Amino acid sequence: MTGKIAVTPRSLSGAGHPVLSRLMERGFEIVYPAPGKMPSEEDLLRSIPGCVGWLAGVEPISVRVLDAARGLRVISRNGTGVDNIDIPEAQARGITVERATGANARGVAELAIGLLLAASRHIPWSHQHLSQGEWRRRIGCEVKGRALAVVGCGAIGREVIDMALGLGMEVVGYDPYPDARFVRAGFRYAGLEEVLRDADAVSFHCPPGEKPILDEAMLAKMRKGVIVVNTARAELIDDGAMLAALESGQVSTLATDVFHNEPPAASALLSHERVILTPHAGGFTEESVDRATSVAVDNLLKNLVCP
Ligand SMILES: NC(=O)C1=CN([C@@H]2O[C@H](COP(=O)(O)OP(=O)(O)OC[C@H]3O[C@@H](n4cnc5c(N)ncnc54)[C@H](O)[C@@H]3O)[C@@H](O)[C@H]2O)C=CC1
Ligand SMILES: O=C(O)C(=O)COP(=O)(O)O
Repeated sequence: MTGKIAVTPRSLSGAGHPVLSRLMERGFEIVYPAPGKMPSEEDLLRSIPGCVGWLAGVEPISVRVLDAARGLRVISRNGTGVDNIDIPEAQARGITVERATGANARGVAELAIGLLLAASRHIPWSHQHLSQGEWRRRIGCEVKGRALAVVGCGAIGREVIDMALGLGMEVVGYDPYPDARFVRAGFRYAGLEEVLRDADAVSFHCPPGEKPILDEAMLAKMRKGVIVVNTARAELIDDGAMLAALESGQVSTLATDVFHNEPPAASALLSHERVILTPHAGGFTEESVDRATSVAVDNLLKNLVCP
């Protein structure tokens, strides 16, 4: 089979990627619905009909788009989160959804640890003041010996656990499907409340559910001054409750890579001096993009080309 394949991830729709040539060698034509940016629903409604494959990013994929996607056989994410896709609705239309499991795990985990250290040593705050000629110091804390809660112990969570153990942290993880084969000295699984209640820092690595995990009630149960790192999804945290917790000092720093809308609108939370921001860059390393794109192309070909 040949035909058109849409490519929409922000990391690929600007300059493409050498691995996409494998699709062209098989006779597929590549189309970019929204070069260099996240496509809107209108961009998708205009470009997806007529495509047999879709190498997709984190853009919302609405039922309207699925309805219009006549002839589409497979949506292949070049990452791991599929919360932007209504999988049962896709499957009901005969569309297979694939994900690049674990392909960007190292990139995201390194950013999460970077954010944890940036928060514990106030690196962005120090840089901001010093670059404006102000010599100010805010006392930090060492992570060695501190308790890290890892919520979601899949591909990314496990990389974070290993790095945090290497830093001498005590790591406790929560996962609704704990893996008995994942055994590490200094790591144990526990229930969600216990994990969060006893943490000096928490790092999220799970898909979002129906409700935020960090809401007012949960934040109130946590240690005062906890550091929160979110490289997973914005929906895991109640923004209003988080702002109040930052104001009261219940949370010392929120470091987040993810937003409800990307790019996000200005808000009191995002401009708070104890909030550290990165632009959904967890998986945006040369290595993670290479691996994730390669797996996503494999997953397209697996579904579109007979062996
Ligand atoms: N910032 C970024 O650039 C990136 C962010 N992500 C986010 O990170 C998340 C994790 O990615 P991976 O580790 O690759 O996925 P994964 O599928 O390997 O692991 C996810 C883990 O979360 C667990 N889980 C499911 N519901 C949970 C809950 N309510 N509480 C705690 N754990 C729960 C699962 O059992 C699984 O072990 C993705 O869902 C995505 O939202 C993923 C890649 C890049
Ligand atoms: O893999 C994921 O779930 C991600 O969040 C990666 O996002 P990106 O493809 O780097 O925009």
